[in-house]
Amino acid sequence: MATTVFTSVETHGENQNTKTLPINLPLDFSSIQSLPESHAWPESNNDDQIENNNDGSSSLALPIIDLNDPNAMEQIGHACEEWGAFQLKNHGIPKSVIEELEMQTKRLFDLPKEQKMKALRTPDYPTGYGTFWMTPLFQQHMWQEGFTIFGSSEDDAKKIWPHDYQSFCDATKKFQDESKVLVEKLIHLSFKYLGISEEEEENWIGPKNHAGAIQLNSYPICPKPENAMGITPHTDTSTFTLLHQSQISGLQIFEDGSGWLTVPLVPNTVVINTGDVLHILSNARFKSALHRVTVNSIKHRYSMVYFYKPIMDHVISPLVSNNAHDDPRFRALTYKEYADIKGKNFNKALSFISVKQD
Ligand SMILES: O=C(O)CCC(=O)C(=O)O
Ligand SMILES: [Fe+2]
Repeated sequence: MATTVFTSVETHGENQNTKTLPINLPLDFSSIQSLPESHAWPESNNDDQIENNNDGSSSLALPIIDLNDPNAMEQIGHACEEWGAFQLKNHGIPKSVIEELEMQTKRLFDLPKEQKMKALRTPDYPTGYGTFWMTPLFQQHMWQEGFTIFGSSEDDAKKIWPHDYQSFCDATKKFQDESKVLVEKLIHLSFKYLGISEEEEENWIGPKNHAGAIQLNSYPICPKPENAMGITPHTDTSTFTLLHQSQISGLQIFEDGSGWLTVPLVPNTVVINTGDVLHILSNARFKSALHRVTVNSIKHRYSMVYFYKPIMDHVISPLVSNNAHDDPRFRALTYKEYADIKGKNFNKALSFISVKQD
């Protein structure tokens, strides 16, 4: 279903007619000098921010967990319960793999718009270049452009670089392979923490049960960041999400009762967050982290994200009950059904599948 948003846009671009900006089409950010109306959000991004101390530290901070720590399992479990997120060091993904993907991500987004458009995502063709998947649910556009990969990136990369696509494909494949190994370790530790048997764990890992996707994001320098939105608040639909942010921070996680916490750039760590699937499997014991992205007027920001999620016909339902009186809080459904509910109802999706507690 191709939707077109008609907005009156103030632009200083020479060739850009953003009056009819299709919903899947990012702006040509290189030609924009002021924030177009189509990208101006009424609410300020400065609401409920957790302020840093004078030395830049914050009284609240996302846990930094060392995967080699003998207590890593408990720390991961606690972080998933309290935040639905943590930063992980000694994660095992070689630095060179992250650096190579970072280089290829910049190479991609720094191309002229016409070239990126050759791999434009459409409703019938869900991989390649385009806006954030939830853009159709909002009046305004986000200050973001993305590139989505399911499995191999070869078909899309060939459209952009007919003769020079291999290095991009190698970088996305290596990141995908390494991320998968790490996330499967995290599933093992978090299932053990939740008391889920190894037999059951077998149903949630491996190529027969799980699929991976990569999302590359670019947030160009913004002329009026306080009125723009990198990515609007959301939870991920995944089991676990792994993220590397490059150049400058911008990811924020919501802590109930406190507000939005900026996730700092900590060298040699990756950000891990739990998604809706693990929230459901854990019977709401693990949070699905509500997060958003702010933009800035100083540096172009990039992020590289890996989503680990069940295959479409996998049935998801709570695997644990937190105590003898705690009935399942969600009904059983296939991952495809849930993804469809999420696509239509966005942040209310979990409440659509909630089972009323007495
Ligand atoms: O860019 C980021 O830091 C977050 C991106 C994100 O939330 C997503 O791709 O789902
Ligand atoms: Fe996300």
